[in-house]
Amino acid sequence: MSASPINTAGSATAPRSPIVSLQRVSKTFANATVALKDMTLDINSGEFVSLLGPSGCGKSTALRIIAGLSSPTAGRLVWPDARPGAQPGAQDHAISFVFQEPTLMPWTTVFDNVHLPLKLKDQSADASRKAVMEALEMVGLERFATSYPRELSGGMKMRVSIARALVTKPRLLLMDEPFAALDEITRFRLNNDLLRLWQEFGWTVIFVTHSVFESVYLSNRIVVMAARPGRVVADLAVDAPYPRDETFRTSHAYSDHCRSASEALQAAMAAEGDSGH
Ligand SMILES: Nc1ncnc2c1ncn2[C@@H]1O[C@H](COP(=O)(O)OP(=O)(O)OP(=O)(O)O)[C@@H](O)[C@H]1O
Repeated sequence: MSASPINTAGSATAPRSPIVSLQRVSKTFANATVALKDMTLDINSGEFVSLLGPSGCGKSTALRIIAGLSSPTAGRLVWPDARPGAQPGAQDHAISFVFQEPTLMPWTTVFDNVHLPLKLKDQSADASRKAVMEALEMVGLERFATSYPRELSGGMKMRVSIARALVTKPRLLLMDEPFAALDEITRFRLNNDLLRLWQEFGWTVIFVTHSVFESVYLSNRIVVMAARPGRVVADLAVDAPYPRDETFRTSHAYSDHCRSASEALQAAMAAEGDSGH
């Protein structure tokens, strides 16, 4: 499927310039698996981009490379706004990562879990109290600061994980299938909360998902990837305006976008292995 121009009308903040550019990024693991081959992609400031693709197409690998958790074996990442001489990586670019599992510390409170990234920067609980409580308020959990993870539902644990990502006030939020393990009602609620926060705070979000429906609901841009080797095969605009709500979920525009994204995904699966290694 051919790429269509990206129309970001209706996004929380109009994209200005790339926050990060992947330039012919490849990743070959030691066992010779080509997880990514020549991935070229600009992520623009303020966008909500979904990486959509079948299992094994390199979505998590791409996210980990952007996060600085893994290095490309070829190609490069360019951060146009980085301070001259700054080390590329999470610190400089104010990146936060949300994983599929909430990965909370079970032995301590919600407050302490959210405080962790600030504690790692040597900020005491007292000095961080305002920031932690603000992050908990963002996700509607301010009344649960003294609760323990075992007292929370799966959706609430994921909210804590999101609060922990937000407490450092990131510019770029990387989310690797954050809602995949949740039931559909909880997932829809968290989808709405995430969109509300994105509109309010204007971060850039890169969101990995297997779900056509979730990618269309959330994103103003869907990057479709194929596997063996992992690569970008389509770049689709979802030009429906925000705020999006249940009316959008049941609209013709939504089903039209879902059909286009499904077709692109089918084409991606059919193309697997076409371009070899
Ligand atoms: N550390 C590693 N060593 C070797 N191969 C790896 C490693 N990590 C990932 N791979 C392989 O690289 C390819 C891409 O993996 P990746 O996890 O990025 O895909 P994905 O699209 O995120 O998949 P999923 O949707 O199943 O999470 C897969 O074939 C995977 O098995």
